[in-house]
This record gives sequence, C-alpha cells and structure tokens, in this order.
Amino acid sequence: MSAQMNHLPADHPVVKFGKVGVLLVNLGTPDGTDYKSMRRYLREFLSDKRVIEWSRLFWYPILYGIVLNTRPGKVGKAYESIWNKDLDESYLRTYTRNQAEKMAASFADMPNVIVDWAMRYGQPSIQSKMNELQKAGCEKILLFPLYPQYAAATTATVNDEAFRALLKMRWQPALRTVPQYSDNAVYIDALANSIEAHYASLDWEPELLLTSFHGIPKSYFMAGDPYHCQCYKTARLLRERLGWNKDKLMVTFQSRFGPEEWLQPYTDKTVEKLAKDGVKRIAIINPGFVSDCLETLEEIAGEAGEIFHHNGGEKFTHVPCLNDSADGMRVLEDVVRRELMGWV
Ligand SMILES: C=CC1=C(C)c2cc3[nH]c(cc4nc(cc5[nH]c(cc1n2)c(C)c5CCC(=O)O)C(CCC(=O)O)=C4C)c(C)c3C=C
Ligand SMILES: [Fe+2]
Ligand SMILES: [Fe+2]
Repeated sequence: MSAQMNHLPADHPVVKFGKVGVLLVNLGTPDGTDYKSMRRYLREFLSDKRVIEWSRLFWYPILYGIVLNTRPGKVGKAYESIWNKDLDESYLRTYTRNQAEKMAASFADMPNVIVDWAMRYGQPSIQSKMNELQKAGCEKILLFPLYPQYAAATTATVNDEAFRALLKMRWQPALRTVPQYSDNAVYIDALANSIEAHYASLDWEPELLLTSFHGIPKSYFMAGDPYHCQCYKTARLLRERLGWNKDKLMVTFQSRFGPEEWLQPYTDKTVEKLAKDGVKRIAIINPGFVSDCLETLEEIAGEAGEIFHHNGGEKFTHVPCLNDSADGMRVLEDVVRRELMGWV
C-alpha cells in the first residue's frame, strides 16, 4: 500500500514490524585453531569482567604479559584435536547452528517467529544478531543463553551483552531472557534417556557415573552465585529419575583456570583417586553443556580417560552431550515454547 493511500507522509521510512525473535546463544568459539584466531578469541573471553573478576590493574598485566602469549598455542593444539574438519569449525559452532535450524523448522507453523543463533565470544556476535533481528521486524526478542544452570560467568554475561546492544537502538525490541532450567523435567528425562541408551550400547557396565560440571572459582559461589546448587539439583533429579542409589552417581567440577580454589571435588583429581582406589569402570556425563565442545571432547572424553587408564582404571566412557539430537531439541523447544507464552 502506498504511503499516500495510508495518508502517511511520502517520505515515511519503510519499517518492518510484528515479528518475534528467538536468539540461541552459546559461549563462543575461535574462527580457527591458528595462533592469531586463538589469541583473538581468548583475549575477548578473558577480558570479560564476568569471567575474571579480578581488578583490571592486577589482571591485565598477567593476561597480556603471560596468558595471551602462552595459552593460544597450547589451546590451539587442543582445539585441533577436536575440530570439525568437514566444516572447518568447532563442534560447538556446528551444533549451535544445527539447533537454531532445527528449532526454526519446528516453528514453521508460526511465520512470525524468527530463530537465529549467536556466540558470546567470537562470531556471529550477539550485537550483530540483535541488530539483524530488529531490522527484520522483531519487536520482541527471546534471548536464550544455552546454559541449564545459571552462572554469572555464562548466563549473566550473555544477558549483559544483549542489553548493551539495545543501548544503541532507537526502536528497541522488548527483550526477555530465558532463566535457568536445571530442574526442567524434559531436560532431566533427556539426560536419563541418553545415559540409558549409552549404557545399552556398551558391553560392560560402569560402576559409577560422574556428572561433571564446568567449575567456577569458589569465591564466586561464596559471593552468591547459585550455580553450585543448581548443578547439585540437576544431578539429584537425574539420579532419582534413573532410580539409582547415592553411591552410583557423583558430582564433580572440571576445567579449573588460574591459581584460585574452584568448586570441589575436582573431576581430574576424582578420576585419579577412583582409579587408584581400585574402581575399574566409570562413565562421565556433562549435563551442564548443551553441546559438546573443547571442555567435553578434549578434557573429559580425552584427558580424563587417559588419567583413569594411567592410574589403573580399565574401562572409561563419555556420554555425549544432548547436542542437536531429537531429545536435545525437545528440551530446547520445551523451554522456548514456555518462555514465549503471551508473545505468540
Ligand atoms: C557450561 C558452563 C561454563 C561455566 C560456568 C564456565 C565458567 C568459566 N570458564 C572459564 C574459563 C574458560 N572456559 C573455557 C572454555 C569453555 N567454557 C565453557 C563453559 C563454561 N565456562 C565452554 C562451553 C567452553 C568451551 C568453548 C569452546 O570453544 O569449545 C576456556 C577456553 C579454553 C581454555 O583456554 O582452557 C577458558 C579459559 C572461567 C574463568 C570461568 C568462570 C569464572
Ligand atoms: Fe569455561
Ligand atoms: Fe549449594
């Protein structure tokens, strides 16, 4: 319809409106495994005040003087061992994109809903996707930080970045953030199914399952971060859903970084001790990771397995993350459909 027929001024800007955006956001990923890409990624990540809370005066000399000179090479090699060579990208990127595409297909009957994905660090950035969604006519955006358990270092920094994008917009969309879903029944069920299916595929039975969550410094927990409690809640509900005794499932925390004390018990130390104590067969699952990534594929499936075997363990297996499996998608879609209520 022309502007004149609408009694609008002839120079009225063309605007798109009436859409609802859903933006899935995971942690991030380097563009490549080379030194420069790794350094760029780690610099952005480790400059985030939500991740490293130390005073910048203390941290930046360490970050720029030591960490960004030594870590890119070391971590680049680790990434190389788990790189998705077919697509020349990390699996975290592959899975996150697949999740967005599958979710978009599940909303095919709602043409007003646009589903997209972004990364907190690296590309595609949250800012670029928020701008795209707004330009595509999204007056409302549901922001989904892909972390079942809330931590300031993960969930809050995604939210911060999205609200920073709004700062620069004249016509701001309404922004809704997805809360933690550590006790969501569909999520617990999907984890339990994945364990049962994985165990059924083995010709041996694990004596013990470690549910290994990414750690945070203990000081963040003492300052009020609810992450620890939500990890334990997920693990308890999972154990109850499986109908297991307390001695069959144990919570541990992995991926320590820096000299501070982190949440305990540590995954690597626990695996070592179990093997030394004579436990022969274990499994590890990473319920806090929506998608497999460096921390699950290299650190757990790879390194933790080596530690176990090296110290006398015999059988070790890693239960994959839910990724873009049918059960994994059911979880993400259940959360999104609930959080979209009143908007669609
Ligand atoms: C799932 C929850 C996560 C929490 C909580 C978390 C806290 C946290 N992480 C670091 C430091 C690093 N994490 C790194 C990788 C990484 N972390 C998560 C998730 C959580 N982190 C994921 C999914 C990944 C993998 C990303 C990928 O590209 O595959 C890294 C980079 C690797 C390395 O250099 O070792 C660092 C560093 C801190 C300090 C922290 C809490 C304060
Ligand atoms: Fe991390
Ligand atoms: Fe707690």
